Amino acid sequence: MFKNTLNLTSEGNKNLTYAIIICTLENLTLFLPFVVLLQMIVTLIMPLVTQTPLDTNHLWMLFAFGILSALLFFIVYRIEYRKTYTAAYNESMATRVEVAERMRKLPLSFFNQRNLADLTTNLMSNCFTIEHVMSHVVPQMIGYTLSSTIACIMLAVYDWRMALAIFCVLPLAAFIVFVGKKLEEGLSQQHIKAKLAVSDQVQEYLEGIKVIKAFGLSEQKFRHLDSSLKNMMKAAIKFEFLAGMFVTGSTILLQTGIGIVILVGVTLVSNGTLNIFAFLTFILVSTRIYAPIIALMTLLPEFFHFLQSLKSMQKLRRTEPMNGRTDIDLTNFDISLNDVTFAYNQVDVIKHATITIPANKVTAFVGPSGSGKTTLSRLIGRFWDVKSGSIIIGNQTIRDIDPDKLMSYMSFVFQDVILFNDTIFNNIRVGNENATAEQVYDAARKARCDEFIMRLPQSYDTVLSENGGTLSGGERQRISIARALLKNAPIILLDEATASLDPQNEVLIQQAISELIYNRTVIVIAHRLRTITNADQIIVLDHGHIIEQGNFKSLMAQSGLFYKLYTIQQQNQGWNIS
Ligand SMILES: Nc1ncnc2c1ncn2[C@@H]1O[C@H](COP(=O)(O)OP(=O)(O)OP(=O)(O)O)[C@@H](O)[C@H]1O
Repeated sequence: MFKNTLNLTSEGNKNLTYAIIICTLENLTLFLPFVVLLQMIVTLIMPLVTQTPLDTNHLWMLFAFGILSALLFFIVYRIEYRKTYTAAYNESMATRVEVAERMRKLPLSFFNQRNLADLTTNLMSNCFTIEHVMSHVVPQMIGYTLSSTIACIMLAVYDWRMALAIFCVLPLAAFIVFVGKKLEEGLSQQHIKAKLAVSDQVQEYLEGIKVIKAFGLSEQKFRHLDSSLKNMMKAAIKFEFLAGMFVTGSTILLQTGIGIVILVGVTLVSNGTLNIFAFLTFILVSTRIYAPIIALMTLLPEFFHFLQSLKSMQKLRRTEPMNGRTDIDLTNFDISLNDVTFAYNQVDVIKHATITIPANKVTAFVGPSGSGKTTLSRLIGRFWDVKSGSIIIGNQTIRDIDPDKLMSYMSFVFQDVILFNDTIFNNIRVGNENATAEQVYDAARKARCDEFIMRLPQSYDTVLSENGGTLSGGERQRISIARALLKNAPIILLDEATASLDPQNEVLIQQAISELIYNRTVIVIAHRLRTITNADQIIVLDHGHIIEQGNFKSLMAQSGLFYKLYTIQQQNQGWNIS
């Protein structure tokens, strides 16, 4: 029933339905003590009116029934508690896993359009809202509605005039809440946006803390954060105030219902069409019957807010993941790009690129900063799909291959090496989760990591701080090469470090790379052109166009852009501050 509306799993839908039934039962059992109390009053008063002896047996039976109903309430309450919480936590866990899994399959273009704070909010905060609403709001809301409706029908059967007196204020109270909903929607959106802005600022502040300190921006950045926090506070207060106003208004209105019941009751008793016990019953019931309705009204704004969070989750769910076949096995690793054009946010950055990258050879991408080298290499890894043209490996267009499957044929050695808060051993094993310890040590030795790892306090068992903050740039890159060695993929994409490394580190990295690229299809994004003089093929890019290609000798002979870039780098080599 709720599967599509609330975007639930089948299990979540089943659990929620069960939780609602139990919640309704729990609310109905709450009426039992009133029935018992009323019966007791009647049993005690009747002998005085009719001058008959007190029926003590009946009184004891009612007493026992009272205890039984309290016990029943306790049991139902416990089941409801367990069911709703199990349903909520299981569901939010399933949602988190589903969202994370979906994000993994999304094209990187999606992450270009959405910032990290937005995604974190979806994964954590919105899932938390779902968890909370599923456990504290939805079952109770529906349970209250059902139990109140059942009570209303029973009362109407008993005496429709008195039932009408109890419920006549209800439509007006509901109207007030629904008018509030319209106004709250806008404020709820504002509140969500303000929360996102704060997450964004906090993230930026923490990630950029080094730069912020280095450039003395602490005060300025803190002011931004402070103002986002104030905005969030204002948005929250506005939303709560408005929601509170409407809920309080409708609650006050509902409470006037008791007055109407007394007024109508007194009139009916005095004209002899209602007996005094029925009148007493309605007064007692009316003190109880408004409680779930008021609780329902109080929960409604939270539910409306939840619907906004749900919308944001649905946006994420509607984004098409990257698909492809998993049964394609590549055996030939010649790569060809045929008239490839690619755009970030509608701006073409690769324009009609046609090249062949032969298997087991080294191909270098060179060109000025921003010419499209990184983008072109990542298109080969299907980080994004091309706008037009095609990329073919062997004889398969990569658009047909499942991204994970495609990735299993490739190793990327990026400049920005991501290290996890785990041991060095496990950080290297990221390359191949099934590698044996010996294979990990061997890859580390070949990648020239062994020597610096042995100097660490617990060698391979040393736990790296968040993102390996204590390791140098050269050491990080060598770990990344060790990962790639362990993965043993036939295609290697290598993004050469732009930052200058000290000569010793540079030699070590060159040695490690030589181990890695032997007998592979290699694409290297080269920044220091002297490192690729031996490449089998050099592709020169400029503003997204491929403008030259050949080997080092032929390109130098052309005296074009490559010649110019190489000469400038040679001239500027060895600069120092004296
Ligand atoms: N995620 C992105 N969203 C939008 N534009 C991007 C994105 N990444 C890169 N660009 C733009 O695409 C163009 C090509 O960038 P790319 O990083 O591929 O160049 P590059 O040659 O590798 O540069 P560099 O040598 O400085 O690393 C640039 O104009 C860049 O600003």
